[in-house]
Amino acid sequence: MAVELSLAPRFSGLRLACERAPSLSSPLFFHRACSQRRLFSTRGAPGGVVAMAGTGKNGTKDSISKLVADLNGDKMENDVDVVVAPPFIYIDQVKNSLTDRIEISAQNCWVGKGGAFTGEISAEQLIDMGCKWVILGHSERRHVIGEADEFIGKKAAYALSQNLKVIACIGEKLEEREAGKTFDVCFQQMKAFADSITSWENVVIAYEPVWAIGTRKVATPEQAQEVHVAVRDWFKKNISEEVASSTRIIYGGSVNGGNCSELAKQEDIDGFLVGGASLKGPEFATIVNSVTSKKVAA
Ligand SMILES: O=C(CO)COP(=O)(O)O
Repeated sequence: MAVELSLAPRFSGLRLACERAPSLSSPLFFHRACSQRRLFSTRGAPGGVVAMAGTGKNGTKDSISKLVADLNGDKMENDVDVVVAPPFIYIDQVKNSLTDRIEISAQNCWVGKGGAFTGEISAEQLIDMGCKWVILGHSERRHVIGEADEFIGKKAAYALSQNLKVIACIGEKLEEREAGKTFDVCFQQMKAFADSITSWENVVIAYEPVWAIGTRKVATPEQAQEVHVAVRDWFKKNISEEVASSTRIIYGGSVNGGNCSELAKQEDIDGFLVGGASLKGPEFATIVNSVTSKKVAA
């Protein structure tokens, strides 16, 4: 399952592909040793992270079995963290069949301790099911479901308090980019996370311009790098130099096997959150390994 979690519900499947399926989204981070800064930095765990989310309405037990079988057979370089994010209802199936080399994420969770919140899934329950990660603030949660910045920040803080690692999503809509508000929007979303989060050690930032998600309109490497640098500068000014250099910032939005290498060459792109391409069999592994290849070549 590589999960492409497409974050949202779109498909159900895990892994890569779906037309961005629903949900597995993938972050892929790599730590690229290609630059000295990365080589010597302590950025995150070893390597990049690729996460996929997939799921929702498109997935079935059968399609997920196939994705998991593919993922189990894929050859992925060891220095890349790979995470798949199936829909809640398939987490147990994935956990019981997926190789331990790939970790499991949920696509969302409740904002606080479990209780009488019908239909919600708590961080404690995710831990109980073997999840190590949760994706929070995906654009579909923000703009389709209507979750507010502050609410998402509180979710992140609570998930971290329960020892879940958080893939914290930010990103501007097309009209916001066209109005020259990209940085304002991203910084406001960052501030909302910072207002609740006290330790960034287990946080990965996923920059996903809304206009690039599931549209096949990928941001250019320069557009993505520009925002990643700005977010790192924001960390320097508002949190610390150490958090700025150690936090992995991954890119999401129409990443595929053909564009991942150029994106990965950018200094501040530490991995990817992959939707549709994570459901296309070997393409997900190609995305993971293209990063590593680049690193080795460098
Ligand atoms: O956010 C994403 C998945 O949830 C990205 O999806 P795509 O890679 O299909 O654009």
